Amino acid sequence: MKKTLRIATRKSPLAMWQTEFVKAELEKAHPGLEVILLPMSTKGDKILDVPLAKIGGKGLFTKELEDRMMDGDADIAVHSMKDVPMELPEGFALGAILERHAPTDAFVSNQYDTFDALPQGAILGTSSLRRKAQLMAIRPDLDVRDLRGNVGTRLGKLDAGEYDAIILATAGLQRLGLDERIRHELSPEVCLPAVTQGTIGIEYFAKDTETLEIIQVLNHKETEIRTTAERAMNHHLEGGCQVPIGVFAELDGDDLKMRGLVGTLDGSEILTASIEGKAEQAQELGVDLAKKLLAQGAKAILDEVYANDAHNKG
Ligand SMILES: NCc1[nH]cc(CCC(=O)O)c1CC(=O)O
Repeated sequence: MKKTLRIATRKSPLAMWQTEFVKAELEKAHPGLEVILLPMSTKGDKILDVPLAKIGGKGLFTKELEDRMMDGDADIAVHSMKDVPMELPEGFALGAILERHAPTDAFVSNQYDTFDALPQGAILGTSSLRRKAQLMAIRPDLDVRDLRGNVGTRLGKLDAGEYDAIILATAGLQRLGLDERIRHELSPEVCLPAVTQGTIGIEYFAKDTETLEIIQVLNHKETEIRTTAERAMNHHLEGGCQVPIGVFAELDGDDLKMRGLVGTLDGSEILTASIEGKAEQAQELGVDLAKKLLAQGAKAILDEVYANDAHNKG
């Protein structure tokens, strides 16, 4: 077995937390293994003045890490699965899907205890089309404004008074020890999560079986099944992470239940569907759920989103 494993990672505090977490888990599982971190910036980290949905391109947060692996400088890359495109570049594969952390979105505000307590016309910060569509569907009066940057930057903008409240992934706040900023979690009924939100995944070269042997001990079977189901739905809808699509799969023993959602950008129309089946059909259930949404008219909604910007499929 290899004695050293090199990990390519983004260098934002959240990405570094996630990679340090993977490093610690690998060292626990393989005493004597040396794990080295190679932090770097990606296109998604560098372009901060443009709404994410407008930058577009596949692998906004993953390509530079894959390039380091291609160059032979890194063995694996650690990602938030939410940021991983539905199709990986030729030769790459996912070697381990870690146990999911909180999948929900969190309501964060210095003045208001709950989302429902926001006054008429309140300014809500989020750069996620999915969050915007769902929250405007309930509260069309809200003034939803774009909010980019890493978690710390976004909280700083809230504290500077630019927004009345912001929405962030619960998992990101918890990992950074910022639980006390969470006023409450939005239930999936209010805001269906993004595909695989809260899940960390490890990418490797599919032919590098020696590396796979090291990382696969971190794979969490239940999370892998939920990930398969959710990514199958998004893939069939041709959705990247920058589309108003929500999906949430839950596993109870062998029973898989999932819900999916597609919305217009202003929340004026929200399509939802659900499906149930067995864990071993995860892939098919995801595809069938996407078909249900397409049958309700999801294609027209998504075509319009894509037409607004030709590049936001990423
Ligand atoms: N797009 C950025 C991103 N990618 C993953 C997370 C959260 C952590 C996770 O989903 O595992 C975040 C931050 C956020 O949405 O607030």
